[in-house]
Amino acid sequence: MACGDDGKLSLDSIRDSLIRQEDTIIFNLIERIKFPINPTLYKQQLPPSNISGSLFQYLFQETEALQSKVGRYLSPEENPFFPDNLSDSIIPLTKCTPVLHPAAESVNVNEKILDIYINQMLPLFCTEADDDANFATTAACDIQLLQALSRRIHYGKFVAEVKFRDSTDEYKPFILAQDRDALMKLLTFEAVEEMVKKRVAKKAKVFGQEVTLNDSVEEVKGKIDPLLVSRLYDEWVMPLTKLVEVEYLLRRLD
Ligand SMILES: O=C(O)C(=O)C[C@]1(C(=O)O)C=C[C@@H](O)C=C1
Repeated sequence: MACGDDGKLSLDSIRDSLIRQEDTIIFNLIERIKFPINPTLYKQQLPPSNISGSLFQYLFQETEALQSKVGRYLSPEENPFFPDNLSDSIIPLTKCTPVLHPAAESVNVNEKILDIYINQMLPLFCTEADDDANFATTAACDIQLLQALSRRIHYGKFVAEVKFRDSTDEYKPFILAQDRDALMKLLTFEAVEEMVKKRVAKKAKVFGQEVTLNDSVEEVKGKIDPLLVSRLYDEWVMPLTKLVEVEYLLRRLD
């Protein structure tokens, strides 16, 4: 959502953005799985290193701190993984009417995303579990991918806002009653979810195919398993997006 796009806010335009973000996530996944898991990256550092936490945490925190100086977290689309570690932006905040309710700032599920990423996603997608010692490059891929996943999942705030504006009378009683289950039911579109799962599997097949100049070459295994990408969306991306939507709506009338 660019600054000043409030007037263009519609479920179709938000869904178009989610579709475009699928490309970013799948390309970043393909990049990350070139490397093995590299477990050393995520282990707590032992002395003599003077880093607290893991190498990955150190790189990610420093990256966020640097990016915050040039205004990354002034954007309502961006949610930090380490909010306590940020610096003030040297770029002034652009004055535009906020699209989201101010309570949006308190919705952040990045801790969950990070936990799922390290403990469930990496073992599922990376074929090799060992170290190849490419720690800095691997972490750079992790950070890009996690930021893309986080942006997509927290886009749930915009989805929820547009649904609330379009159907305020339907949402309001459930918000007043703080009824999570009813809100979840109201914002769920199963047919849309089925389309998303099919589309991301198709994109994974197309983006992951080997491109050769020899037309007679038999089809080779792609760089990424389309079924795993569909599963990623089914088990984590869409459920977390819906969690963000519910959390945002529960606070929408504060
Ligand atoms: O498109 C929507 O209506 C959304 O809320 C987004 C989304 C998704 O994460 O892709 C989540 C919930 C719906 O059931 C369908 C799709």
